[in-house]
Amino acid sequence: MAENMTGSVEDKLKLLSQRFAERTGTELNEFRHKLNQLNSQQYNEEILRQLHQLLHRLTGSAGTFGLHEFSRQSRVLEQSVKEFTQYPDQQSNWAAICSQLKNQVLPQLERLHSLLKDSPAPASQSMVSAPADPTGNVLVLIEHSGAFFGALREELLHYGFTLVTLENAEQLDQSLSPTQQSVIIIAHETRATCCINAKTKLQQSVPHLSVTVICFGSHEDFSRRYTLAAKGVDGLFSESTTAPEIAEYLQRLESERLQASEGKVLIVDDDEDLLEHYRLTLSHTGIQVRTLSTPEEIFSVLSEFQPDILLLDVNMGDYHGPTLARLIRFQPEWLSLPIIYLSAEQDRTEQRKALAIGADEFLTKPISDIELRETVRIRCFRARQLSQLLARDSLTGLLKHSLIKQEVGNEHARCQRLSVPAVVVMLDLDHFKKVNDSYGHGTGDIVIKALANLLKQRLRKTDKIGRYGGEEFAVVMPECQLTQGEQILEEIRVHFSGLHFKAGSEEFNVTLSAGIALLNDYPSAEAALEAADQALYQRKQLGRNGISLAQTVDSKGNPS
Ligand SMILES: Nc1nc2c(ncn2[C@@H]2O[C@H](COP(=O)(O)OP(=O)(O)OP(=O)(O)O)[C@@H](O)[C@H]2O)c(=O)[nH]1
Repeated sequence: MAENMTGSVEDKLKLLSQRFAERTGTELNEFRHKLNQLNSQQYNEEILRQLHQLLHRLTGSAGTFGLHEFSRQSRVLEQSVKEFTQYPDQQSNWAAICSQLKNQVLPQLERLHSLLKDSPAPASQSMVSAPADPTGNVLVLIEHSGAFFGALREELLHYGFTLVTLENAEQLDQSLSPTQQSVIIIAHETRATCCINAKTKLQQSVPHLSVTVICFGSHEDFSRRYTLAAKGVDGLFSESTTAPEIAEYLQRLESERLQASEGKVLIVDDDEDLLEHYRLTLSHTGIQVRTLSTPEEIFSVLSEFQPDILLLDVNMGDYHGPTLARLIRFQPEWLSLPIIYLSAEQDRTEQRKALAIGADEFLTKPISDIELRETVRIRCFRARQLSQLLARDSLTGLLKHSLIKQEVGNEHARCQRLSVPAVVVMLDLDHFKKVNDSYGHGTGDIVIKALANLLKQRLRKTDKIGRYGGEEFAVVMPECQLTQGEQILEEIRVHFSGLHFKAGSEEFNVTLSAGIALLNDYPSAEAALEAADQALYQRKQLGRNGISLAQTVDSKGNPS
């Protein structure tokens, strides 16, 4: 459906809204016809259920397509129809129900229909323009006399930040390119108000821009710090904070900002137009979206897509969202997946009941585009933070053993499915026991962290790095041939051996050895890991400080 649409996202959303109005018009017409045909002698329980379902669905979806008054009126009518469905003895009261359906509900359905026709063409809600350069980040230093400012500027330049120095925050808007994604203003606390004013002005003119204000000052006074936080200052450093500490903080801010627009969401809803609307609205802001209009495929999509969160419609024809949530929780790997219900249900008791069955939040339809975007963005961000905390090794920040093994498995499956090359690497520090014995465990930890940082810095964002054991690391490099992998690892080996470590007055170097295997050459991820490990072992035997390629084996297990 979406593939046939051309033009901008706004045009596509408008087209979806028009399609929704047309489809709804037809559905309402059909129902008016059914009500007209009702026979007061012939009990028809099904029609009440269908009518309630239709109104419930329209209440939820109309607002998303910009038909707010229609959604409100539909909700009122839905409530009346719900009361009929709860009549104590429907069958014996059927003649009375029929008469009310014809005399009260039918005219209201007609009014609803005319509302549809009279509504102006719905516009999409405040579409944020797509980021031109999602990684762009600039630091703006507002000049201040004193040694701290000058030294900070020099140090930050070493780290490779894009730096602008201004005398005054008011000049900020003239110094930025229109595609700029993020600005971090660093100023003395005496300039806080003027920086916050500049931030407000900037965000009004460039809505997608992330602006952070960080101040430095010399005091520790609680109430003064509280005042700065109340003004909107995002961070405060004392003048004794070192440049590496500030650089680390800025890098963390940047990686959190990037993470905030990197979510993955799976949406399950039986309304295909609504799904397409959600997909367009979210993917436009950088969130990866998968949609399913029926849940039968949900487990394979969950495994393959690995979403951060799941948005689940509550009423989907034959399927019930809370039952699906319970089913998903049958599998331990999805126990902590955040599930958010999407429903027009406003009854708090019903919402609580649904939440009790394995979900985390309830979003009440109609959901505005802004609410959808913000909820999904925040939820994905929190889910990622939490899973990082669980998945990452605390010393190095790399993936833990079980997680990197899982990544090797995922990549192996992808290689087999798409016939793309990928390599797996086992990497180990040489004579590391000697480092610990000679310089102490603390210094050993610094060496392990240095290698982890070097790997993070030099490998691609798409490569997965894990701490496999104490001083052993595993890396998966997708879309990579064996020779390419060997070349990259060789550069890493050379750079690592060039690092100078200090322990008291002593300086020393450490080397590493690695074994590499092409995932495609092995029937399973385990076999490829084993082959890379064997190659590493061989390298150690041959004299360390080098890279060895794994031998490939034929179907009988013989070297080929
Ligand atoms: N500092 C520190 N040492 C660790 C950590 N985990 C494991 N180690 C040490 O790593 C060393 C590994 O020693 P071995 O397995 O003998 O290997 P090696 O000395 O590197 O020798 P080769 O691998 O053969 O070159 C042991 O001394 C472990 O105590 C850690 O988290 N921090």
